[in-house]
Amino acid sequence: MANTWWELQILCEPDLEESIFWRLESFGCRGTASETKANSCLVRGYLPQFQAQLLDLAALSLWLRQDALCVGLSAPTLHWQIIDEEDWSSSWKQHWQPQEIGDRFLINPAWLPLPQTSERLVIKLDPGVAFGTGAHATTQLCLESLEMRFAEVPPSFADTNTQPNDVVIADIGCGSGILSIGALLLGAKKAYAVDTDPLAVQSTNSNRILNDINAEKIVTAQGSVDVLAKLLEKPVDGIVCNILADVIIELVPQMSAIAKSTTWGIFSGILLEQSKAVADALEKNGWVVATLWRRKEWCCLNVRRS
Ligand SMILES: C[S@@+](CC[C@H](N)C(=O)[O-])C[C@H]1O[C@@H](n2cnc3c(N)ncnc32)[C@H](O)[C@@H]1O
Repeated sequence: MANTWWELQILCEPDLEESIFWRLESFGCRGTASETKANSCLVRGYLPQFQAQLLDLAALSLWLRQDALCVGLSAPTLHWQIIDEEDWSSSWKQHWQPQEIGDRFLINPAWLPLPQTSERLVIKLDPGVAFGTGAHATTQLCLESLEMRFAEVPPSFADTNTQPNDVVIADIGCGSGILSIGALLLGAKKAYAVDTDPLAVQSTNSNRILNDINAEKIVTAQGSVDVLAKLLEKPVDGIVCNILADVIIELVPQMSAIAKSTTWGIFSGILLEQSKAVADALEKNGWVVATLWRRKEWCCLNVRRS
């Protein structure tokens, strides 16, 4: 674990928030948060100090400027400072607030009290350095798609012997484990969650415990679909995968191999302009793209096997 961190503060026009999140994520930021400041938005990103030199930060500043100018918005300002581990966790935690997602979910930071009255399914989270606080559009699109998928369960399972509470899912690129936990709260029986980042696997395990979910209900492993395939006794009923388009395209054949004729899939982390390439790869491997959900420049494909 890093001892010192860069804290990046970007003051921007609100319409730039999503693209800045995306830039920060590709730059290697491990935690992001945003708050409204008068008519502007202040986005903070954190990354281990050893991961970036001053020159890298200068390049990031240039990219942010170019991104803004490309869409006709004024260039954001980027400030950075070095903070230590303790300050990193406390400053980031200060800015992350409970958030309702879709019609059913409430994401509650682990260090805040639970709401007294809420009809929502509460996901308690402390993502640590893993991705998946629910603040990002790509995660929200997945949670909303899961909601719809589970709301639809009776008709879509009418042609199979699978009951809603028999659903087993694969969560590829699990990050904080937010999607596995969400699926279980919606009624899934079990999730297999994998991530190439060991810190993400650790985070999924601790969030599983935080949400009082038994270890046999969320099986975690470090790695990707190849590792997950070895853990499975039979094909899964659903796949959620919120990684970037290029990675999804590469993984489609392996994901298809863990599917059966009734399996559904939720693929996110895809920029709008990349959706055709991902849809083509899916269709080539026997998937039918049923819907494309869009939020700002991101989209999420809801697909089924037949
Ligand atoms: C955008 S985050 C998604 C986290 C969480 N599932 C969510 O929806 O918020 C993508 C995650 O995929 C992981 N990842 C990247 N490439 C991967 C691969 N080839 N196989 C499995 N995980 C991968 C990253 O480490 C990261 O934790």
